[in-house]
Amino acid sequence: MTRIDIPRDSLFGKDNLPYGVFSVAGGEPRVGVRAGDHVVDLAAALGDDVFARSSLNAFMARGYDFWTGTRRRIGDLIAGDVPDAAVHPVSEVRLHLPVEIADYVDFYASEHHASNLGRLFRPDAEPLLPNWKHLPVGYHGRAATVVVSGTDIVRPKGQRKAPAETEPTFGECRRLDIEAELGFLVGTGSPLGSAVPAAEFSRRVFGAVLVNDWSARDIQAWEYVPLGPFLGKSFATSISPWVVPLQALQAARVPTPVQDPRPLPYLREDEPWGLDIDLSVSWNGEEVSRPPYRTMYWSPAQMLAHLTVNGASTRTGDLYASGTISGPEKAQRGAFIELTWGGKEPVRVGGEERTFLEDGDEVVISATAPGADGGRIGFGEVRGRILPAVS
Ligand SMILES: O=C(O)/C=C/C(=O)CC(=O)CC(=O)O
Ligand SMILES: [Ca+2]
Ligand SMILES: [Mg+2]
Repeated sequence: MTRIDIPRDSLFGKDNLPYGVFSVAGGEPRVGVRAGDHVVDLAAALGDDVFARSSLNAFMARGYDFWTGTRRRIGDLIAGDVPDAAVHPVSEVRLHLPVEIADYVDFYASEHHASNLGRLFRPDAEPLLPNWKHLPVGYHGRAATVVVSGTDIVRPKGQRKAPAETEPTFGECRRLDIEAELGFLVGTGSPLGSAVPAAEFSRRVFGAVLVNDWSARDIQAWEYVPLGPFLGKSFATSISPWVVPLQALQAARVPTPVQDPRPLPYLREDEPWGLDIDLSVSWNGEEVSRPPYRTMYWSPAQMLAHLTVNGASTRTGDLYASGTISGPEKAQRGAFIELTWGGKEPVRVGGEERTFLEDGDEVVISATAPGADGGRIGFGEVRGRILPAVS
């Protein structure tokens, strides 16, 4: 038997306990929970086959009461001795995509990001479009290209046309960017023809991950009017391997910014789900931005209510992301197109000037939030390196 020793200042203490899918050398992927610097094999420790799977989906589909019970059992388990065979140092496991992603939606919930992109993409128009404060704007993305942290990102190719060019050309993306976001995973779905009230968010959504919504700005700028992002976004979206349970985020709840005009009734919340989460974005090992999630205008409960208000169904494994997280300060911007103002104001990273991503560049997004014990909890990280385009 093993007693798991969790350091007092660990970001993975008993008030966090994120879930993931891991494997050890020669073993099959299975569901684990992170406690300190260890991963506990839940099928081995709790004796339930729902955890002997290569994704969290079956566990998520069991629903809120089962998630709550499991979290309690894990708390009891790690307070005592755990069978040796169920405990692995996190440094010795491989982490996999935690969830089989069903649908993927990307919102646009940061007022600062939406205003900045409006100025950059539509310099002659009002930065915020008239609908923006009435509904959480979003688009449907590509679930099949959601990948786990550590997966290399191949530079996409496509059609691009800079404003000064008269004809489009085909070739590799020249304005490859990141978007630092938070993603929410639907645990229990909802049937076609029904709407999910904002108040049901905490019973339906299983947990949250970090998201990097890689974006090819030149492809996007040329293709996206009038139907929205398409190939400029669909080549890859990276997520962190640890899913932080929504129950671990209770201590991070804060009000959203004041919403004026008052949203329509289906978007109103009695206790808003703003979240006090601090993100950090590193480019080739240097921190270049600290996006504050608490500045997001729309809450994830409002996003879910909006996503289903027309009767669209949801499924276990649906991922919806917040949209790029940008605060009011320059050093809080969650995309490089904003940080470098369209490439006109390069940033210095590792002694070199950067505007957009170059081959070999690596981006790491991490985050922490207040935990229930007065300390902090961690999301881990989402990491990706750019490989050259395929010739
Ligand atoms: O304003 C635009 O034309 C484009 C916006 C984006 O590319 C942002 C997007 O994907 C949604 C988000 O991450 O906030
Ligand atoms: Ca995005
Ligand atoms: Mg993407």
